[in-house]
Amino acid sequence: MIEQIKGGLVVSCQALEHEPLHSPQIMSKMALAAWQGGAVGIRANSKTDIIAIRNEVDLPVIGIVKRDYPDSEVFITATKQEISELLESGCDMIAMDGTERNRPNGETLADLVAFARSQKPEIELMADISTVGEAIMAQKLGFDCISTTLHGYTPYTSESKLYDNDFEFLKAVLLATELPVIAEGNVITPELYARCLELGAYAAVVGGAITRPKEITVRFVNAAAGRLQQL
Ligand SMILES: CC(=O)N[C@H](C=O)[C@@H](O)[C@H](O)[C@H](O)COP(=O)(O)O
Repeated sequence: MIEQIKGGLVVSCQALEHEPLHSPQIMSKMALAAWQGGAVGIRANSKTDIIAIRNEVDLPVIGIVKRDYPDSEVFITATKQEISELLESGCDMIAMDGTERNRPNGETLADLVAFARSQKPEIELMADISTVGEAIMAQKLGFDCISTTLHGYTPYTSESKLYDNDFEFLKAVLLATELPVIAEGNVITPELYARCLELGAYAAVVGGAITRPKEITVRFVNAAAGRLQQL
């Protein structure tokens, strides 16, 4: 899969239960629109959505399962249970939280990598990281690629956005690892997307700016109210 997405746009088609578009059918149509528009891959949440999307489009799918646990902040493919669901979904790559935070049930990131590989050796694995140190750790653990998904979303990076200072963080991750680095998180304009690729990102994942119309609406409303800085 990783070669199929090189230099291209991966569209994240996700709507959680509290979001207006929550529905496998709607997500599959979002994926169809993305495919028709030239996307080279889809990122999706949950076995049900992934199955619906795979029935609709002939594109590689990066799968995640978002689930909250009481004993951990980690919510993207947090345990072996979510990995098992993704293996059943038929996705081509599994993305999981690659941060240094403790996981539910005392499982470690190394345990999850070993489990996924033992179940399906050919499955590709993406580490969703938030710091350069986590990118280096992911490389040591044998991940196939790194995504900047969680930069700005861990307590220790919450002051930052991916696009800050002309993608300073992305540049640092690119320097620190030999793995393909996917730019993801707040890539909200075509210009920002093009800049990620220009800087050397292997591919970029765009979600809300394409598939979350509520977020897009808020941006327009804020712009009219002179609050353009609230991206
Ligand atoms: C932090 C987190 O939970 N990120 C999630 C990861 O799958 C998704 O909610 C994002 O939509 C995705 O990363 C794409 O990012 P953006 O929607 O900003 O283009």
